[in-house]
Amino acid sequence: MTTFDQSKIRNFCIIAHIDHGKSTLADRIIEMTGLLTSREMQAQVLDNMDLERERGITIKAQTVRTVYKAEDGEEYIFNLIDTPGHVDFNYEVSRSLAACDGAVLVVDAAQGIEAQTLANVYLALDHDLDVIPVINKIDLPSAEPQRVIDEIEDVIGLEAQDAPQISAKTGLNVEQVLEAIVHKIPAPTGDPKAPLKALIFDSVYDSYKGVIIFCRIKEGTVKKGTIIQMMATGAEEEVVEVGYFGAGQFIPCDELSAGMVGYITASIKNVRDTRVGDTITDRDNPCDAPLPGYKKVLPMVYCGLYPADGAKYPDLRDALEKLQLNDASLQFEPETSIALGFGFRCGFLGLLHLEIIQERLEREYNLDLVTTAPGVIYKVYKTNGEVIDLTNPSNLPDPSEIEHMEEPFVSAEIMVTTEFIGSIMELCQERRGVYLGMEYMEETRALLKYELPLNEIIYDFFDALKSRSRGYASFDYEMKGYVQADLVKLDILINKEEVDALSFIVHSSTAYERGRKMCEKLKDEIPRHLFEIPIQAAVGGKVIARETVRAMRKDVLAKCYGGDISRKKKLLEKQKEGKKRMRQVGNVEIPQKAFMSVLKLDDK
Ligand SMILES: Nc1nc2c(ncn2[C@@H]2O[C@H](COP(=O)(O)OP(=O)(O)OP(=O)(O)O)[C@@H](O)[C@H]2O)c(=O)[nH]1
Repeated sequence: MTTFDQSKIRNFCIIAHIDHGKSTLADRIIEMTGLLTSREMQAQVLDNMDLERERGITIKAQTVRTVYKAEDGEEYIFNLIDTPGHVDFNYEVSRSLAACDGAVLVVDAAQGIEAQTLANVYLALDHDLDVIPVINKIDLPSAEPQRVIDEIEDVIGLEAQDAPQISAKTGLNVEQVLEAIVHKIPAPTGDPKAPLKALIFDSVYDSYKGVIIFCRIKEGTVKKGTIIQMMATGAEEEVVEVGYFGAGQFIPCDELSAGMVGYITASIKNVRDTRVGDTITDRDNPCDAPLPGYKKVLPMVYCGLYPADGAKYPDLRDALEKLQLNDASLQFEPETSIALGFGFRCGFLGLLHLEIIQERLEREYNLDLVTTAPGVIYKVYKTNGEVIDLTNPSNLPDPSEIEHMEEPFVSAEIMVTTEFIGSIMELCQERRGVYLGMEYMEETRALLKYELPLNEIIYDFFDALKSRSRGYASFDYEMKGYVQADLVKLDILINKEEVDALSFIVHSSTAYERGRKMCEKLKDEIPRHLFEIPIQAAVGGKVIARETVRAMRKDVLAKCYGGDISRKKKLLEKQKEGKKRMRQVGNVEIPQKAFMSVLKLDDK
């Protein structure tokens, strides 16, 4: 029932710069195609679907199968594979692309090519995908489809004169995209009788089914009862169910064979066993070599996460463990801070990943968190030959033990309209960027190439870029490697006491500037106390900046003339609430948000 003619399968993804209409086009494609082939309509699949519905499984799958009845009268199976849209998840993007045979490139007719358009196209071409350009948003009055078509040809070198000109929003000309998918994206190949070789491009944890693996079968066939083996992690398990995902439902089928995209469940308990990029094979009839490109993704950014209320520490640990079930790239280990108490040092793929996790902890698990400044991983070469991966500034060895240090660098491409080139170059300069070159895309736009320290872009680079180009710049980067740098630890002392959670690593050339700004920020954040509070920034014990919070008597009852006791009580209650959001360091109370103030130091 379920083996399909390979020539009728199309595995593809949609790539685009953010906001160019990727999701809207995907929705339109799903709307305009059907869920089942006419053959399947008569099968029992529908019963299974109802079962799924009853169990209420609602996982947003990364791939959707639909059926398109083409103009040639044939039915084609479309597997639309979702690709994450952010550099933090670049590796996942590359694995999703490796599962496709072609890509639909959406370009906004009013905006033209942007930094991520290029980055995505190059990734797709690296994977030998056929790329179909599509011009979207032609309904907009500012649309200039012909200009964008010429730009695609000039800049990317893709034939685009007959690119569909569509409005994903209204549905105009979207059927041309469907026909282009049929005619321009090649059908998959692979031998269904060969030993199993399947690429994992995503996996999610479901409390009922266990881990659900999304994969592309490159060779062979997998079905219920097959003992599968993950070639990199070594995990083995018997397949419980195979199927595909359509219209919000998991639809089981008999088998998945070469060329198909679908899911496998096998009572696996943890996504760490089913790493994206790994190859699945049949334990009893294994393939000779895994698919190329597997890589264990490692966190790039670390920060401390602390419960605002110390008693919630076990809850935070439970929540992190639950999130980790579904997110193999999230790492955490317990740490203690003198200022913040018990918490965790957590590793993330990037700042967006950090924000997502932080938001989920706060919303889904109802936790109030204090986050310390995120930092990158430095390599510390010690005089005794040891090399440390430093994820927490507090663990920096004594300077006398350090031979030298290295910091991670990225190569970045920034697309900007010519009028803002000056201010963007200035920004990159301030962030210790190394200028590599510039290409003019057309008269009005240029692509700037820089190498930048990761540490300088993880905080607020993107915001700074947007504000200095009035929103006209776009940006993309990839990791390049480690470079030796003159780095120092900047300590913050409040009322002469070092606050460990505020320490961070900076380049020595920016230490003074950063220290000064930190002190200024903290001065605004820390309320007046009954005594004067010096705020100092120091490097290696030497104070390099100072501010003072002047003394004041804070009498919350001062406003209450007369004796309204209930009002007085209310004010005292309020003060108590406020105190909860404070951290006691020595005899100074520091508001929690002060710990985040290190993040927003760009004041232009
Ligand atoms: N006028 C017009 N607006 C569109 C069209 N297609 C998408 N949009 C709008 O553009 C915005 C971005 O569309 P999305 O589909 O969310 O873009 P995306 O590329 O998926 O963006 P991310 O999910 O953020 O990566 C939305 O407000 C859409 O309604 C179109 O054809 N015409």
